Amino acid sequence: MSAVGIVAAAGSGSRLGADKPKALVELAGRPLVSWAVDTLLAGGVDEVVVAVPAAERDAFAAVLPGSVALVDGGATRTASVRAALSAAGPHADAVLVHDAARPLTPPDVVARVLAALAAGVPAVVPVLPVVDTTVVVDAAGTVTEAVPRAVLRRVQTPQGFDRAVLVAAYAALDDALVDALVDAAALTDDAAVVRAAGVPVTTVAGDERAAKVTVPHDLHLAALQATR
Ligand SMILES: Nc1ccn([C@@H]2O[C@H](COP(=O)(O)OP(=O)(O)OP(=O)(O)O)[C@@H](O)[C@H]2O)c(=O)n1
Ligand SMILES: C[C@](O)(CO)[C@H](O)COP(=O)(O)O
Repeated sequence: MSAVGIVAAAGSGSRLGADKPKALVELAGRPLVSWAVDTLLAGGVDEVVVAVPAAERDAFAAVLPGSVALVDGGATRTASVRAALSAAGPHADAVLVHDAARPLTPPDVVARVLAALAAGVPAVVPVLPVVDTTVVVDAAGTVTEAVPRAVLRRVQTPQGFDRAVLVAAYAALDDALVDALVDAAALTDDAAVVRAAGVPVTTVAGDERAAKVTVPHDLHLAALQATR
């Protein structure tokens, strides 16, 4: 089975607040995007396409190997992945979509996602259990109910898909958005895109080390892990 990796790296990182796009922020001497690309390749992906902020293409090209293809990302993560998917070669059997913002994802997670796809599932995501009590609040912040956490999972990346399934789901998404059938804001990941097309999404074990770098504290924690 051949697999192409897509790295979503076109975000600004407003919550991190760095002086450059988040994917170019360094962790132990290397930009986050470089860690993400290396993880995909080490886990068994054959080639990688990275969605980057259009204005920063040269800066990304300077830190990534020439074998990595770059495309201009969009205004949302979904738009960035859609752009990269269009640029990904049509020969691959599978597509893995990964966040540049998850630099320390162990290659084992990539391998687990690939193994599930090789076994025949159309879509698979790495997940972790929810360990805190989890509640719903109203507009005033008052707790209205507690959610049974045993059935909840935190979803990570890379998320894996049969290539034809993901391409068809993104095409259907375009149609649904034109017809206003889908709330684009609810599509926080690629699994949501295929689920909107009626595709079942299975799960494999994620890893705490695959945590997303979102706020400055996350980067401090990642720096401690990276140098251990
Ligand atoms: N238009 C966008 C927005 C996000 N992403 C990517 O999606 C991943 C997850 O998004 P997030 O962590 O929210 O990154 P940002 O959007 O950059 O962060 P923020 O919301 O704080 O600005 C990141 O690797 C980010 O680069 C992307 O490719 N294109
Ligand atoms: C794709 C993702 O990382 C899965 O957990 C997450 O949905 C990204 O959310 P963000 O708000 O774009 O950081």
